[in-house]
Amino acid sequence: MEYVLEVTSLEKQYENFSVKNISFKVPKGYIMGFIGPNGAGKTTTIKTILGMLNISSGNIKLFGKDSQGMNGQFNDKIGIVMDTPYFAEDWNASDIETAVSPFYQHWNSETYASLLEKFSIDRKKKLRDLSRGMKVKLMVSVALSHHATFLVLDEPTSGLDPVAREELCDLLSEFVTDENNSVLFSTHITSDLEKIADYITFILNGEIVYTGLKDDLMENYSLAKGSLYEINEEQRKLLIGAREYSTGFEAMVKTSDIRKLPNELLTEPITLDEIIVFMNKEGKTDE
Ligand SMILES: Nc1ncnc2c1ncn2[C@@H]1O[C@H](COP(=O)(O)OP(=O)(O)OP(=O)(O)O)[C@@H](O)[C@H]1O
Repeated sequence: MEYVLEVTSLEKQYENFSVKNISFKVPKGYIMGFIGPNGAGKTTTIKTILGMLNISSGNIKLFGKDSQGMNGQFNDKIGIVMDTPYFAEDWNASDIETAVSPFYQHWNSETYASLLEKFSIDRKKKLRDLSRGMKVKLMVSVALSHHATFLVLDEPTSGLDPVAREELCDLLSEFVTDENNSVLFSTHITSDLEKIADYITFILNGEIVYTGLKDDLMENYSLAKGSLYEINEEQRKLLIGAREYSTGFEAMVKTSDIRKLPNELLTEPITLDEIIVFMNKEGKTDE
């Protein structure tokens, strides 16, 4: 398998926080969802990958090559969409094209024009007068107009309405129908990832707790509900991040542990959101 991004033992230390021993790979041709609660280290990791932050130690390979010290080499190949626009607020879509196109060897004005049309973005409207959804679509248009083969999106969907999110998800799915294209997509809206991601990397307190196929993650864990009276001390240890109520409990369990629990307990498939919540509550995985 070919990888568009390989992160190995990455560390970035701030005074009061660090990402530690971060290792994961984005396979070429697929969408990798990057998830974790607020402050887990997603943006820090993404910024180090993009060379916006220096790393303390570790190694980052982009397109099979060490990326440190190669500033600008991957500009054309990587399309970046961050949660806040990085363009001046009084620029319009045409100003943005004039400003950024010289930096890209393969800028395509026709592609840009057709994306603006597809997204109904008025070229003359200043950024400050565009809605949040329109701003995201504008950044996506820029990212897709210089023949990028790797899109990196950091929480682009927060604040977007369901229609705009659906459009963005469709666009990303369409993007990876070309097997040369890949996506790293950080978002808190995990239902979007349930629909379109092939792989998931999950970061918690600056450390990776899962990286692999989305389906494996979602099949490896289940939701269990019932009364605490129904389970013994040994079985309680199988509960991950249990929430207790006066009437019973709700917890995540390993799907392979279900057979060790009483039949009376209700077990059902789990969502990515629930996996984040229960793992965060537990503060660790038990892998
Ligand atoms: N420049 C900085 N200097 C010091 N600490 C920082 C800096 N930038 C981020 N941090 C800290 O690093 C931690 C991780 O932040 P980061 O933005 O990477 O998390 P995140 O997972 O992207 O969170 P969110 O989902 O809320 O965007 C936070 O505690 C944050 O306060």
